[in-house]
Amino acid sequence: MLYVKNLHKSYQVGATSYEVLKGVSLSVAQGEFVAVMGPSGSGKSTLLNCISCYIPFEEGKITLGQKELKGLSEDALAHIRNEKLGFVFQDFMLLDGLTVRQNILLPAIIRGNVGRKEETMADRLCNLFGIAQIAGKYPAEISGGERQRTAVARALINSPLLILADEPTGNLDSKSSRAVIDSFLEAKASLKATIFMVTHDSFSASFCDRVILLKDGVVYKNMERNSSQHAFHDALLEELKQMNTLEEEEENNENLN
Ligand SMILES: Nc1ncnc2c1ncn2[C@@H]1O[C@H](COP(=O)(O)OP(=O)(O)OP(=O)(O)O)[C@@H](O)[C@H]1O
Repeated sequence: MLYVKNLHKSYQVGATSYEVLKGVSLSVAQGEFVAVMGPSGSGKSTLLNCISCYIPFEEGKITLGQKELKGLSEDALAHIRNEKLGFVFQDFMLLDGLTVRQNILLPAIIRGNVGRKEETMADRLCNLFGIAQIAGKYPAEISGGERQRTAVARALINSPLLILADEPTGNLDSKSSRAVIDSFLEAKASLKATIFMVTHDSFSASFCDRVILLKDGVVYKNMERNSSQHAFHDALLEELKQMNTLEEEEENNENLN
């Protein structure tokens, strides 16, 4: 469904070019719920932004539902963003002047396409995520968890190929975080949604089918969940600890040299 092959991305700062992604390769299958974790600065948001068609990359290949992104025009990329991708951001990005239901319908409104099908889908999503009773309320009148569930519903309104989530639980307490993860699990189970989530939160990641660990701009490890969520969480914590220790050792060695 999503293929990333040998992706390279550099940022130009003044006269210097910094390579952030140094040959990332990964794939995500239809219906999979995948998390990307890694130390700060390892390139997680950069990777997400490349897949989101927001920033160009120099080398490599990204294929989304058989369509290769490189070389597409701005219009074609905007079309993919609107029609093929659903976004969930850390700070919700709900519009204060619209109700929950109107916010959910927003991508369809932008697409100029709100008919019976979209209205029915909005109702289905409200029921699925337990927000039907607050559908007429405004974002300021609902809790953080409800706002985020609204954001997940909005990401699903156009039935996207892929949902991209950037730290969706970053601003939430553990109860609200769990509600968001449950929404993703519900979307996966009921709508066969495919979800690609960048997170620092190992607890949230432990509910995923797979966790990709990024380090220094490359995939360091792919961890498949083939045990209970609890056991997977323990395994993740252990792996992250080892990765951080390794990083500290590498930094110390660099300082010595
Ligand atoms: N627009 C930019 N111009 C220059 N450098 C950038 C730009 N965006 C990011 N960087 C640098 O690229 C590196 C990777 O950034 P990125 O945001 O992808 O990391 P991250 O893994 O998402 O980090 P975090 O976990 O802290 O959010 C960092 O060193 C960052 O300072």
